Amino acid sequence: MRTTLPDVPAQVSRPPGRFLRVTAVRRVGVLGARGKVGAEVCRAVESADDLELVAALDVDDALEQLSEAGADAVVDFTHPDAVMGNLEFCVGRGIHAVVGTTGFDDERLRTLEGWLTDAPGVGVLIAPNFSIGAVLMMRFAAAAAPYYESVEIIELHHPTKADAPSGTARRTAELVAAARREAGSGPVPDATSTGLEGARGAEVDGIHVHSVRARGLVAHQEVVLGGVGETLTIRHDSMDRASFTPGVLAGLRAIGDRPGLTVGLEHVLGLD
Ligand SMILES: NC(=O)C1=CN([C@@H]2O[C@H](COP(=O)(O)OP(=O)(O)OC[C@H]3O[C@@H](n4cnc5c(N)ncnc54)[C@H](OP(=O)(O)O)[C@@H]3O)[C@@H](O)[C@H]2O)C=CC1
Ligand SMILES: O=C(O)C1=N[C@H](C(=O)O)C[C@H](O)C1
Repeated sequence: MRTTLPDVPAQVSRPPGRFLRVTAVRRVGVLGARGKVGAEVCRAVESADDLELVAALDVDDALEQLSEAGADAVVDFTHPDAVMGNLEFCVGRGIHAVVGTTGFDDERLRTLEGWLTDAPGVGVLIAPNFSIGAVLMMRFAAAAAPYYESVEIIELHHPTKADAPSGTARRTAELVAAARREAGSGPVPDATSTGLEGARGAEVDGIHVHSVRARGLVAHQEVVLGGVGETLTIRHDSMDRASFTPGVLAGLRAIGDRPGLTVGLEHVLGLD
């Protein structure tokens, strides 16, 4: 399948050497290859004319297979408990990484930046959501945030999801909170003084986030903004995990030219 997202030309061949810059990613390894998203990514890489799937690894497979297969880059859709070990291995061996796995906080990002400092030329892209609609939803929410007194986030996912709230909801809350701070907005109004624990959801940067888990759902999010006499709801739905693959392929095509750490697909799509 060809992506409609911007392609980065693949034109420079790989020089020898551990940390010499690879400007064109061709040989791709997938971690979490038997998972729901990983399997979809394997299919997308195999269908792309300019990419080659050289390793499809899952839990208990040796990461050394990535080096043996000569992977230029990996795609990681595994588990928050596994992703840091995977990245330490890849960065240490000069393998770029495009990461969808969630669970990144400031401490993890700082650790990763430390590893990347010792591996100049290696690029890691972490995106809480690889679907174009979700990236736009986050951007629209941040743009709307200064105009509304209230804002809350409701994320809805399949019941096999390990983390709550979702990485996308966390990131949206951070972006919305930053936009409100910049605009000089005060805290969101909330008179709740009594209630059951959890009834008002989790708080991320002062923004309430509610997590729904139900069979039949894939990945969905609403940002509800409220002002005097009106509300604005921005909603995104991923009905199929194929929605993530064009963004992953765009990340693979860009990562060779983005040494260091990039957080967010918007930077690859030129939406920053
Ligand atoms: N950024 C984005 O756009 C998106 C991000 N995600 C995130 O991606 C991650 C995976 O999601 P999803 O595909 O739904 O989850 P799945 O559980 O379906 O897939 C994860 C796969 O990774 C395997 N795995 C676990 N540990 C390792 C390891 N150390 N090395 C290799 N493989 C491993 C699992 O094996 P086993 O089942 O045996 O443990 C499983 O096959 C989650 O963090 C999710 O939030 C999901 C969708 C989109
Ligand atoms: O686990 C999932 O399914 C998803 N995880 C990501 C997240 O936590 O935001 C992206 C998307 O919501 C699907």
